[in-house]
Amino acid sequence: MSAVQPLLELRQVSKHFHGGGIFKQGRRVQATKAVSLTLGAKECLGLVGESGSGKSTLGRIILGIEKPEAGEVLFQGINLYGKDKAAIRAVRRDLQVVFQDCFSSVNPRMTAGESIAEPLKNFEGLTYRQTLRTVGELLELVGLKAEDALKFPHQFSGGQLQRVCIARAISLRPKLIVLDEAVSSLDVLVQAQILELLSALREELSMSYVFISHDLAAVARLADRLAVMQAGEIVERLETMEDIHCLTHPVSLALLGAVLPAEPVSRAGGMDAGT
Ligand SMILES: Nc1ncnc2c1ncn2[C@@H]1O[C@H](COP(=O)(O)OP(=O)(O)OP(=O)(O)O)[C@@H](O)[C@H]1O
Repeated sequence: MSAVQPLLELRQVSKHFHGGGIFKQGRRVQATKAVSLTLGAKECLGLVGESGSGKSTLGRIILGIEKPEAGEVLFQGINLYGKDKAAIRAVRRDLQVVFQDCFSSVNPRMTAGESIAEPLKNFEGLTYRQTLRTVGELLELVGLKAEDALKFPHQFSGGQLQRVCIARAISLRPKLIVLDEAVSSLDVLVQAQILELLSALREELSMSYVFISHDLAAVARLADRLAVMQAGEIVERLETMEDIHCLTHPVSLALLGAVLPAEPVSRAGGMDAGT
């Protein structure tokens, strides 16, 4: 019997940039260097590392929007940078993203309902009435009210607007969401609530996450597995977050040092929609 195909597989993915600015002219930055990883269905991989270690570049590569110069990215067995454009378009809807800055992720002139309806319009071809009902259901799923569809971004708090962005990301019932520092700009309490929401949604919708963060404590609340990056490379991995105290690489220890020794990271946390 053949082995189960992973949802996502990166094979030896490399990407470099040429630095800009008058002092950096021509400087080559290796943003990711021969990165290989796999992610199964319903798994959450935490991707941590210092600033500039290549996390977001890897996230964009996974999303199919930053072509690597070497290596392959297979999503549901389809090479996201291959020649089969029809197959790539077919799997694209299963691949979504939530960014850190929810205010710049949405059009300030569009209501929450219009923002959430965009992917539905592009991929689903629903009637106006069906779209309205689906948007209301999605808002309720993320802990908001159906009537919030009529509000504009400036009428939400940061936590509420991040819920709107999550509603948009799950609107097509994707198989994988890249969460790029998705809770980093929120205060600690709201962060815990959004992490709890993401955890519940993952269960309910059977999704996988790549959770990019510099905050190991946040990652430990959501992730099943961990990859630690430094200078474009994965320098340490954990197959289970239970082993978080077994990390040995200096970068991992520095990130762990920001969490400990106060107390071990707990997965507990309340879920409250009033953010
Ligand atoms: N478009 C670009 N042009 C030039 N250099 C880039 C570009 N994007 C990223 N880099 C460089 O690649 C390296 C990795 O950047 P990346 O944003 O992936 O790191 P990161 O770990 O996500 O950092 P942060 O946590 O600060 O967002 C950095 O040195 C960055 O300056």
